[in-house]
Amino acid sequence: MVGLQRQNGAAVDWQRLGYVAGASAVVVILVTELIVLYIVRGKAQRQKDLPPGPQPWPMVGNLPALAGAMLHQNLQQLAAKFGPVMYLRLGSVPCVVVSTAEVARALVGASDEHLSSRPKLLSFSILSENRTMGTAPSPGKLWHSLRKFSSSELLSVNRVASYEGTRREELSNMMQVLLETSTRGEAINLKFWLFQTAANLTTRMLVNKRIYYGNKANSYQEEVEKEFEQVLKDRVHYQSAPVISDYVPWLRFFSEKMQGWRSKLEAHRDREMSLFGKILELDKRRKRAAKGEADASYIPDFVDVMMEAPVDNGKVLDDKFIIKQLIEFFTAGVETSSRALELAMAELVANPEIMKRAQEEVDTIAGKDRLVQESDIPNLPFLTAVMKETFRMHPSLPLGFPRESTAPIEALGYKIPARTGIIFNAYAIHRDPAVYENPDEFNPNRFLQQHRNVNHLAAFDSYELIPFGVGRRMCPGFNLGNIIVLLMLANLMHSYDWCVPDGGSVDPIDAEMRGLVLCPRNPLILVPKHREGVPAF
Ligand code: HEM
Repeated sequence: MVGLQRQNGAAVDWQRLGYVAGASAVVVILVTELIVLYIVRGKAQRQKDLPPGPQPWPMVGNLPALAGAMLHQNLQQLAAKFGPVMYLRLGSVPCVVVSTAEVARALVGASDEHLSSRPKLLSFSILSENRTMGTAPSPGKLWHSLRKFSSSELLSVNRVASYEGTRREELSNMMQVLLETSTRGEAINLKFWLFQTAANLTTRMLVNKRIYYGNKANSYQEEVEKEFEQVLKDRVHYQSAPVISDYVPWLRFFSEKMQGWRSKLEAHRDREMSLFGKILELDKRRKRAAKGEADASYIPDFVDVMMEAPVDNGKVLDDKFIIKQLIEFFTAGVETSSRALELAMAELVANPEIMKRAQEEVDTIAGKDRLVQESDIPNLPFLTAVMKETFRMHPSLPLGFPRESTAPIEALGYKIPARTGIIFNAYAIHRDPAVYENPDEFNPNRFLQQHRNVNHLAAFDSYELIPFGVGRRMCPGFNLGNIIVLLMLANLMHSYDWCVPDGGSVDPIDAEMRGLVLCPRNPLILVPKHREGVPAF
């Protein structure tokens, strides 16, 4: 064997050692050269009409400043130094970070159509073909028709209202599961119950199926339950995978092959396609539709309608794409709403006087002999303010969903080039001291007084509260998401008192980004105590 000798009984691979020494020398020379470049040429390279920002390092740009789970806070701190419109370089990709409502309003007002594209990330192309509603680069024909179709068939105010009975049934079902825990006097990891309930509310609407059956699940259902949870958790991770070649394209071979991102993403795609293939049962639906009148008792659901809709340039969508679009809806709806609820509950437990006031309001409106219904929500201004305050302090997607400009934009005295990443830092926007007094304090009252007109459901209006994003790419599921969180929160308040086991306390401020989603760092473990006289389901 070439270059292999024995020394004191140990094998020495001289050829390998030679490679290592050579590679180390190259790295040292490269790093030295880069530091020199950084010092000598750094500021000189900067275009004058770009927004201000920290000096980028060669090759990696400002990526090192953004590493870690507190990315939203790192960007907020950088913005405090460089201003509300800040220019960064992520590898070789230029990026503008927006950190105040005023700047967001000016940019969207000046150029919404040029800010409404998504970048072509490796994860988007493998998991979603860069074609689903959330990942389509520019709002083209398919995007428009998918958005129109899902709004009219699923997400419009009227459609969402038409599923009220389904949500009531599903919520009551999951409240029974909660009662079993509370009767045993046990503490509960609230995250799981919230995730499972949000999942059932969503899947019942989309595919007329529940995923979680509590103690009644058979072994097949248990398997689906576990897989559903894991697949959605992994989807959040993989969708925002830190693939270095998305930012430094010439490192494609290294990140896709050597780090294995391509094969990891493909493996995840195959896993989620297999699970959702089983859940959606498109072939079975097709056979049922072919039988026509014979199965008159069957009521078509959203997926049946989607399979027949000519949304792809006059043609129906292919099966694989339908599954991918549905996976996007499930992830977008379930992860965001359950995490927002977890943080709302954490804030309420940490602020017992606010919890008490919310309970009093709910008692006054719903009485003590029925569950809270959706028709009660307009009469629950304090609870609505609690939810707005949670969205303000803990937006589920603190940095929104990736955006990219499609044309040069001139605004606020700067020139932002085409193909620049745009980050709306909702976390920083929501904690701007120039807008919100004591922004780090949980104070729902602000949305009943000074900020009572702020409407977080408006795409082109209330930029000071943007949990659902802004402009034409704003979340299309905002009605549904808003109803789900308010309905669940109202009933959790109404039917239970909540406390931390063993007299402990909750620190809701302790939240970090996992993928793009904001999550409490520690699981929220609470003891539910059923409130006397109030129905539990
Ligand atoms: C509390 C619940 C929810 C929150 C906080 C939330 C938040 C968001 C945010 C911040 C965006 C990015 C918008 C932008 O780029 O400006 C988004 C996009 C999206 N959301 Fe939601 N969402 C929620 C519920 C839902 C639901 C229930 C669905 C559907 C079932 C949904 C489907 C989508 C889709 C498809 C997109 C991509 C839209 C596009 O690119 O055109 N979301 N959501």
